[in-house]
Amino acid sequence: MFLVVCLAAAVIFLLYLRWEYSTYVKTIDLIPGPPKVPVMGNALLIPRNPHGSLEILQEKWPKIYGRIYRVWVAFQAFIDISSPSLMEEIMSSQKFINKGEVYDPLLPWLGEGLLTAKGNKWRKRRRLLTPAFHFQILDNFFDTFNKNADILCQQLHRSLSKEGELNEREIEVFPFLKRCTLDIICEAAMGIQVNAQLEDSEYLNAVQKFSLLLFENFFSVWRLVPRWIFFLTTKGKEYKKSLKVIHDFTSKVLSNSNNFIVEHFSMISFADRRAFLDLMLIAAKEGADLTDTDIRNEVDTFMFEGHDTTASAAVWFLYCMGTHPEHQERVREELSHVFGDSNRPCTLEDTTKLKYLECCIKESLRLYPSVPNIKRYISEDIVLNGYKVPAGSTISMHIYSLHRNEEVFPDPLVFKPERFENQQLVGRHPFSFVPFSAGPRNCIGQRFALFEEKVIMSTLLRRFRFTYDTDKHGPAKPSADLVLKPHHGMPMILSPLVDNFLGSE
Ligand code: HEM
Repeated sequence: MFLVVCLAAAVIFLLYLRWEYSTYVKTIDLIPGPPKVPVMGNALLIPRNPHGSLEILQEKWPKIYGRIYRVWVAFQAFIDISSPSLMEEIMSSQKFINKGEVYDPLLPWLGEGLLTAKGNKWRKRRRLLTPAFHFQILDNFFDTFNKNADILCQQLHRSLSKEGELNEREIEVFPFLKRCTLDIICEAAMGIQVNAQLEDSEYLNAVQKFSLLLFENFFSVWRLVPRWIFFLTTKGKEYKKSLKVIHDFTSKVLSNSNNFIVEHFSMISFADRRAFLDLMLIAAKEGADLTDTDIRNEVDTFMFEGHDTTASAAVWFLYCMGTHPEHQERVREELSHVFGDSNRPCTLEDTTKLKYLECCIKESLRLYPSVPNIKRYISEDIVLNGYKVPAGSTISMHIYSLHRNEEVFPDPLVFKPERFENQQLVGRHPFSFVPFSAGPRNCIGQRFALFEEKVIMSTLLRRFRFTYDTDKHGPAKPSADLVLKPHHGMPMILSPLVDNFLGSE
């Protein structure tokens, strides 16, 4: 027995040496990067918490090793990049559109929806869904944006009122924003009201827990251990429980939508608004190659991508406003110019006039991009900055680090919305600001998200002043699991500016 164990150990060791001295590993190790240890590579240097890992991967290491460096997470090689020209090379490529096995941990949740789909499956699905996000169609979603922004104001107002009196008060705003953006995506994209703002939503807590577990697993030893062993642990059980809550919620959304589409199918004309789920269900009925599982995967994908990212953008925008009262007042002046002192809904036409608000939204997305990192699988050898990147490796694009690159944005840590005024854009590399990614695999919901942010923020800032107490809480720390979140929440002091919170006039 002892001999068998020794023999097995010797074989494993020889295989390991063969791998370690392979051309693949040697080629990657020509790229600068932190010193590695056998088997775990650099994984042990990366903190398990999503704030610490962001600091090391996107702040510290780019400073030490440059805008292209390599990281080994066990046997997996990542080439981390954060300069505009390197981003352009990968993002605009038609060849490197797949995300590879690093996105596999998302599969039990999102299946092969648009975010994770590969090759031709992705191309076909993207073609099918693109019309749902057409500029003219987005106009129809403004009612939903406004209605939910009003409910958000009413909910915040309720939290400020005590015994009939309205007072300024510190509130943890992030959960309010998440509930609002979840209601918006479910209603606008799926045609379903889930009333997350009015009733407690287990789904949101489950998404939060699940995202964190995915992140923790990514850099941990669990990558090397069979999944069934992980499922025996407490964390593994939490993983399964959260996933069930998420999928049960999707099932509820889907069963409501199916009833809707069965009842109303004959009434939907081509001139009508097409929520994205309508498009899929109709395409399925008309014989497109779409199974029930495909539809479920897209619902999961859009529910996640459509609420967590926009809530993150909203919370960081409010943080920037709350720490820069002078910019907040300038936005309010612009709002007063467009709306007077009315609480009326914000229209598509209004959004085109809210130029300073847009600059502030973009500047907050620069400093706090909702999706701080994305990845692409390298299917054939390429050369980046003179380094050969062999097929089989993964490019890790650090959007957060790119946006804080002082060669592109002088005083990168300072909130300066003027950076996005037209005259300042001249000469700036088009891939230096990419919160929605860019190229063929960019964010399909980009315009939807920007309109949504403008409506929510123009409604909130007309009714409340937001202040973040830095002396009390210190600067908010960003933390990156799947999206960029405030590490310790976002407590903000809200001061009511109007008496009428009952809705738009
Ligand atoms: C501020 C809000 C948002 C930001 C910053 C954002 C950012 C991004 C980024 C960076 C990607 C590329 C991901 C990757 O390559 O791995 C992406 C993809 C995607 N986003 Fe967004 N997103 C936002 C809002 C939305 C909304 C509202 C929706 C849905 C209505 C949405 C749906 C999607 C989908 C389906 C993909 C996958 C697209 C594909 O692979 O073809 N996103 N988003």
